[in-house]
Amino acid sequence: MPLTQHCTTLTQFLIEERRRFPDASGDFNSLILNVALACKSIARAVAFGALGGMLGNAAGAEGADASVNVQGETQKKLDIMSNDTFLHVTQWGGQLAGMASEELELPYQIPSQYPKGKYLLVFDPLDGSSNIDVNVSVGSIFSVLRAADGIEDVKEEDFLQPGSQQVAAGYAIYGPSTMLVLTVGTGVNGFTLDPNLSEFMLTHPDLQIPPDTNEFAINASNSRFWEEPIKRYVDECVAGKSGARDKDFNMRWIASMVAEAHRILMRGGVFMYPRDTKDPSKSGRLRLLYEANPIGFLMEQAGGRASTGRQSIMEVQPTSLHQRIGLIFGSRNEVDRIQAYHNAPQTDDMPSPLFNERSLFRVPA
Ligand SMILES: O=P(O)(O)OC[C@H]1O[C@](O)(COP(=O)(O)O)[C@@H](O)[C@@H]1O
Ligand SMILES: [Mg+2]
Ligand SMILES: [Mg+2]
Repeated sequence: MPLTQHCTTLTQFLIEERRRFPDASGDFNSLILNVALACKSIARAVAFGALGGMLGNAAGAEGADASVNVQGETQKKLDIMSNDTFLHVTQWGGQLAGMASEELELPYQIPSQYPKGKYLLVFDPLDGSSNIDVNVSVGSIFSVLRAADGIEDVKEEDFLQPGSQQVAAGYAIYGPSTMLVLTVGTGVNGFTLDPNLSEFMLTHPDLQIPPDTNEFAINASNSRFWEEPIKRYVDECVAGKSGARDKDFNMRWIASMVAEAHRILMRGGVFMYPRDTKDPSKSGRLRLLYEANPIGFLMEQAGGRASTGRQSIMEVQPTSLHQRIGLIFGSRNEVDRIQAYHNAPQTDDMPSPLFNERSLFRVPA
């Protein structure tokens, strides 16, 4: 797109937003531009695919086949490279008091040669990374929090703020095109990377999620572990026109949450990775601070909703850095319905057509 036509770059967008706050220092804008630079760099590495020599698992310590992170998950080479990119591109600028990442067990301290700032950056450097080797869209998710005044070394407690206190949140998606989707608390705006200029251009201003949908996304292989309200909701979607909902639904599952969130921001839908009984030691699959909260903030700012099933994600008081949580988000009326099912009185004999003899997910005798 020639720049003779009217177009807004991410830099221009941030500067115009900042004019609303005449006393602002500019630190926030510098931070977001550094995050955007990190995302551009990761986008290039992802785009080179096998040619870049970055596919596959990261080598483990001596004797181990693959490197494993604090969550016990195998790290891809690109997980580690993306994490290092976020750290190195953002740590020097004097805007941050510290960082936390999916790939780091402990909070990251800003090296002593750099000035410290008033924000905390929390991120999932590469979401959906199990999909990298099969060339499916992946992305980076980030959340910006305020640091308490005068922090020296950051501690876990500094990051344990409810999602409602986020200053900004967003993600970059590395798909057929690279996009950065951002909220600073005044709606949601989408920017597409112009590969010629290497600039993010505002292409999707003021994104709004339709309140109703006929698309749902869930990993149905976990259906035997679901709680009753989720079984009921999915049963009703699968029953379609012949059931209580009186309309047909379509199901999607990319297994890359950032890609599902993007689809929902573009055209509506509902995503569920609910708490289930698969592993009683885990209270969900996805992580609160760097997956659920930033996506929740984006959803709510676009007129959608994000819930644990029982309460709004943004209200949850975090208890640990890598805390997992049940996550349901998307079109407002569907999320409200799922939350109402959770909060309705439960009975043991609730019908569950999903597990009936003639059901789609029939359990063999
Ligand atoms: O393996 P499953 O059950 O399909 O889970 C997929 C989910 O795991 C994730 O890949 C977790 O994120 P990471 O890749 O950052 O660990 C989500 O993006 C996705 O929704
Ligand atoms: Mg993730
Ligand atoms: Mg990740």
